[in-house]
Amino acid sequence: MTSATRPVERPRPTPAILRQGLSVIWTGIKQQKGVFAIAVLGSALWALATVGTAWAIGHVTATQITPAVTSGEVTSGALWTIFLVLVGVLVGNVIGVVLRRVAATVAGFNLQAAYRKRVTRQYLRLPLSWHHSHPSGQLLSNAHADIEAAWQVFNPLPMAIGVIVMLVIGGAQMVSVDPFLALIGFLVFPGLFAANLVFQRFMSPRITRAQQLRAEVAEVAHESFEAGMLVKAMGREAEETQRFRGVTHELRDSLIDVGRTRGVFEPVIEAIPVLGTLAVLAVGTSRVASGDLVAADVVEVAYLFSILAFPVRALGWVLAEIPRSVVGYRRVDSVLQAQGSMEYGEGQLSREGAARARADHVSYAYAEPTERAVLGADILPAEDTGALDTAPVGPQRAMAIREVTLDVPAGRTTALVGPTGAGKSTLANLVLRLVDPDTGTVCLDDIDLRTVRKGEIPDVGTLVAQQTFMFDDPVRDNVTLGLDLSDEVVWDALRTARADGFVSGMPGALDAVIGERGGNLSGGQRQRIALARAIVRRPRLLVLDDATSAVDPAIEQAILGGLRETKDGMTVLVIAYRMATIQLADHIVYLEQGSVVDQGSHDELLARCTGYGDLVNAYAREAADRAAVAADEEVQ
Ligand SMILES: Nc1ncnc2c1ncn2[C@@H]1O[C@H](COP(=O)(O)OP(=O)(O)OP(=O)(O)O)[C@@H](O)[C@H]1O
Repeated sequence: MTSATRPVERPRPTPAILRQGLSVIWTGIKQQKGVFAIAVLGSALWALATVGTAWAIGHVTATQITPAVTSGEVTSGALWTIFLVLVGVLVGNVIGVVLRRVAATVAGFNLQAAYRKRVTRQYLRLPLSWHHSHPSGQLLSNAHADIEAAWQVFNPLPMAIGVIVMLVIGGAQMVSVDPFLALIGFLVFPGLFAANLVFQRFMSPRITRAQQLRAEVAEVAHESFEAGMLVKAMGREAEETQRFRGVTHELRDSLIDVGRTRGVFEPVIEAIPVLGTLAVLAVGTSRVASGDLVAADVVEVAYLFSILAFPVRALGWVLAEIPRSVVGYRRVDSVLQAQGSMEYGEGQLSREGAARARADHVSYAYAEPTERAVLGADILPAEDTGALDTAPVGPQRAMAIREVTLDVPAGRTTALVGPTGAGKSTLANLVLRLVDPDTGTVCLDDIDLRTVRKGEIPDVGTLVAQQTFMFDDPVRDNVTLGLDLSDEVVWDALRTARADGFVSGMPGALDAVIGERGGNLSGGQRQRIALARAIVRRPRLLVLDDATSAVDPAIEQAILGGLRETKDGMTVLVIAYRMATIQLADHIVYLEQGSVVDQGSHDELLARCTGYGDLVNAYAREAADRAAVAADEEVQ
């Protein structure tokens, strides 16, 4: 059971991380200048309106309310003044909040979308060899959680900037009202900020843990659904339920821990400004009594305390987000900076007739999964890195193909035969330039594949693998994959793949939706649709990597026979595991441990190659056993 979704780690804030975090933020700001400027403008307006509210309350208290209380009369003019002043600051506040929130959200999501596009484009650009060393769970995490983590900081950022404006103006306002009351503010607000930092320090690992467990619950659930058949067939329901229960309970405990920590800290944090307000009232009352201040001054400062208390926490949110943002950004950036794109030339391949493929002294080794070493681990405290995936980085590379020289003649069927792990699939990938050889050359029509233009090879050669992907779309779309082809052409391909019979029997025929991953079809039917998908492109070279394993042998024979007769001519390179398939081939290449041991016709190899003889005899015995079992079942 894998750990596909790795959560984003959250190291502790240090000056170095803070510096890197500010650099990430600056990178984001540069890319969203306009929107971010609107967010900051909105935030500044909100800040001004918020501290303006305190001023307005102080002002109307001094000029309208106190005289009204003293005289015992309220004029309509006074009421209108109070109303207009308060509505004025309120409208400013609302406009500021709307601008700040909307623009901050737009900037954050714009960045996420832009980076998702860049990462996805990069995934498509990077060669298969890069993908071999990067597990799909990591790619998913890069494209989703890491990008989200990198730019989440843009949510509280504009507010935090507004808070700075607010604190400066609020501080000046307090000093102008009364330095003694201001002194209380200068003690309370840094205290509030520090308490918030401590709170974030306690909360961060707990929230990270909860995030991680959420991902694990989702992953276990996903695996259980995916492996539903296996779980039932193996009678593992109880163990699977237990596994799910275990991780669910862990998540529950972790969330309770988050709630408990929040429950302890929040009342304390909320009490700090209340205590500050009490201190303001206590000091203020004595100063009003001594005649140094009027009541309106005390009301103004007390109100300032109440309105500044909550926004000050935004600074803490930004600081708390920064480490996560740094780690997320580094991981995303490592994908964007990844080297290893394929070089292309200007060469063109003919679109006519069957293609000839050649490999000349080709060797290929798979890269070790080096990239699994944690990206961003260098910025994590030593004790935090233990929990992360730190697969060793090894210089050894597993040789899959060694010095292979091979000729796949045009218009013929060539079979690649060999025991498991002999390198057949790797060789097939090399022939279609899904990977580049480390040494040697691979040619189509005597043109080195490295020198041809991008997009040429898929137009000429097509691979059909054993595991095929089907979209939850109609048959037609699964065959054309977006090409503008007539139904007649689609039916032709289905006929060659011997899929026309069952497709015409489906409700809607070409319009029949085949379900998620082709769930409405049998394995053999899925393989035949995949074959039709390849055939409809009229490839000059068709590579079948165990592509008919789930197809009945008689139908397989008919398909391969049909392919030989295609009118435009087609070269077929087939990785064969069945005696019948092997016998259909004009030429057979026998591989062992990445090397070509022998090649020739079936009879020639049978006569002189012991390994080949043993293998095909084993295939023949297996076929005979299967036929005997089938015959038995028929008799019963
Ligand atoms: N993505 C990969 N990363 C690392 N090593 C790999 C990878 N794919 C294949 N290999 C290794 O390369 C060697 C050749 O594998 P390949 O899949 O080409 O063999 P094969 O002959 O097609 O095997 P099979 O008949 O079982 O499909 C094997 O030793 C295999 O373990």
